[in-house]
Amino acid sequence: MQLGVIGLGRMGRIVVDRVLDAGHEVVAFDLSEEAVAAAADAGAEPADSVADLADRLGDDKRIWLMVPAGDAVDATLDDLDPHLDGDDVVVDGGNSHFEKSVRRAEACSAAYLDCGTSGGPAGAELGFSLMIGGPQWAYDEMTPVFDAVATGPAGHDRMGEAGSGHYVKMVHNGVEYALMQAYGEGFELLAEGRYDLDLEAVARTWNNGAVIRSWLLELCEEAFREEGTDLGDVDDHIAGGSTGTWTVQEALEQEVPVPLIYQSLAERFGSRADDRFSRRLANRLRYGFGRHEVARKDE
Ligand SMILES: NC(=O)C1=CN([C@@H]2O[C@H](COP(=O)(O)OP(=O)(O)OC[C@H]3O[C@@H](n4cnc5c(N)ncnc54)[C@H](OP(=O)(O)O)[C@@H]3O)[C@@H](O)[C@H]2O)C=CC1
Ligand SMILES: O=C(CO)[C@H](O)[C@H](O)COP(=O)(O)O
Repeated sequence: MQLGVIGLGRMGRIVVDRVLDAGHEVVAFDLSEEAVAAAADAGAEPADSVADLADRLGDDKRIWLMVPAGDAVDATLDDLDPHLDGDDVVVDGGNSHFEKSVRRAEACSAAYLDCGTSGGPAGAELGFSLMIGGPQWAYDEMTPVFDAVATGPAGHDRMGEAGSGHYVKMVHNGVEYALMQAYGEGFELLAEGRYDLDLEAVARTWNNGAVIRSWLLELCEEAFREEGTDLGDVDDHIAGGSTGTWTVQEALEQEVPVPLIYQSLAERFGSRADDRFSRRLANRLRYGFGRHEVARKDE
């Protein structure tokens, strides 16, 4: 099969390499000329624009977008659409909001697959987990590519109609937030608690047979090994948050309680301010109702 890949960053480049390794052909485009040149070195055919990529693909185009979610997806689709027809297939492998994917699927001249991608840059060797929404025929048509990009045939599946792939990935990310929070709280108690523990040794022991073993726990072990058991100079500021916010918004709309996911999202937002107004007010209110001493900033 011949696949066009647009967006050759951390994730798109892995798509290129795994599809080439599986014996398919790749035509590659990115705004970055260096990224295109590097993909060409790896064996892809370089394109110098979205239109050029479309021309090089001929009929029955198969195209994978791996650009940042949001405006870049719409800009790419605007450039692509004049070159597409109903026999073509476009996959959006990024973290797009599922409702945008539904709208894009309706507007796109090609069959549109929304594909949640999990595994991160480590997927270069292992392959990804792919959660796909959209027409069955397009999913079947793209199966050789999904087999190559995923861990194998068991690493991808069609979740359902348009939007369902990105919906499942959104919830996946909510679970990811809550799991990180749970590991974080457990290790914080161990770090602050009554025994002098080597947290890397704890994580390694848990990773070997414990009920709570997981890839995230392996990454905890790696973090303690590389940064030190006190995490060295790693800051307590957590970036990101959009997919977790969407998960909580959807849970509110569906009236499904997700307190753990919400709490981990709130913890993330809270990490961005070191001078919390709510804590300062609580400090002052204790004086108001109990004449408790107010801690002042210059003390
Ligand atoms: N990193 C991760 O662990 C995961 C990421 N994702 C999702 O995958 C998608 C890609 O992420 P990632 O690879 O990490 O991002 P990167 O920023 O590493 O790569 C994105 C690439 O797309 C290029 N690009 C941006 N706009 C356009 C455009 N209009 N046309 C062509 N190329 C463009 C960028 O070029 P330039 O740098 O020059 O702007 C960059 O090379 C995102 O939606 C992300 O949320 C999903 C799962 C895991
Ligand atoms: O999808 C992912 C992992 O599964 C990406 O790494 C994503 O960026 C994580 O979300 P956030 O940026 O909110 O931490």
